[in-house]
Amino acid sequence: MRLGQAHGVGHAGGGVADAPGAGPPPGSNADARQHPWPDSRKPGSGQHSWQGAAPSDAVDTLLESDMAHAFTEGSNADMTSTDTQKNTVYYIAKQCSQPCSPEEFAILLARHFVHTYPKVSKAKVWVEQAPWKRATLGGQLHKHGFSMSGSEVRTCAVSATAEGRTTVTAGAQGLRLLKTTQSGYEGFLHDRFTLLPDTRERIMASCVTASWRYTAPAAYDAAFAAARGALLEAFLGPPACGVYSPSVQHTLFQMGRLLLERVPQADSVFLNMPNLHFLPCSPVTAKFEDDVYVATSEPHGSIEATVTRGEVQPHCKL
Ligand SMILES: O=c1[nH]c(=O)c2[nH]c(=O)[nH]c2[nH]1
Repeated sequence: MRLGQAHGVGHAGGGVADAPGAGPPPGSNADARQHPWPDSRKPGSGQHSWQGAAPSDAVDTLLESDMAHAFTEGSNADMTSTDTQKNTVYYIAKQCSQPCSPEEFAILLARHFVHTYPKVSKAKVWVEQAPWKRATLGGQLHKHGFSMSGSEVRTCAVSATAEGRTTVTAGAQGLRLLKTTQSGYEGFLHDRFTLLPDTRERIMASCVTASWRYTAPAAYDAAFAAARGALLEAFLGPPACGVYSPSVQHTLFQMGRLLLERVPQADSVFLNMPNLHFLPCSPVTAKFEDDVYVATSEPHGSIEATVTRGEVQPHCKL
């Protein structure tokens, strides 16, 4: 049952040394997707660099609980209110003496809810980290100044159950990628509804939404960097020569495959890739020579798929 959703902002750092629920969950070895919390991976152990970290995150929480009576009887007994949920986000943030990844923050928060409230059987937490970067002035990193450009958001979704099962997915939204050549689309079915000509030369552009599931705890910041790097590398190809893409579909598969190769703790990668169009443009007195394109907001297709390791079940949104 979906009880409610609270929004909170800002874990200005992260890393909780002694937050309630920070200890290892009971029975945490029973399933490969559970996340035991070995002592060496406790946040606050000083292994995270604060450089480049984000000064504000958006947090959503959702509790599944034994609260049917609230809906059917109008009784709010034992209900963890959304106000409490919101304040708990701030409380956990306040505990953070050291920076930590969004995933670690979300794990602490989700486990806090299921450990604290007996009626709550599952807690889900989503974190969106805006692309704040520490400002550089005169080649020097600013001590406490940040700037933000672009719209790419780092995301994570964590669910924790009262039985001690934790699921972690991470991802990115609004990852804008474009290459000016080495892309084509040909050999597809043509019938009377088809206007698109075959081409071996076009711009390929997308605004990628990606999410991948972890099967084991990871160094989440490093894993995120590796995952993001893999997505870029497979989309763009080597810097000097690129790689030819016969379709968004094929590129998507290469991106998912490389991510699984580079992030051994991930077993399932969901990718949504709108095929953003740039149309060839012939100026009045000159012919088109793969040079001038017009960015359009025309309707476009969106390709999506989940690439998994072996026969594992693809993940879906938590
Ligand atoms: O790479 C592409 N995949 C498609 O499915 C598609 N459909 C379309 O009109 N253009 C493209 N391009």
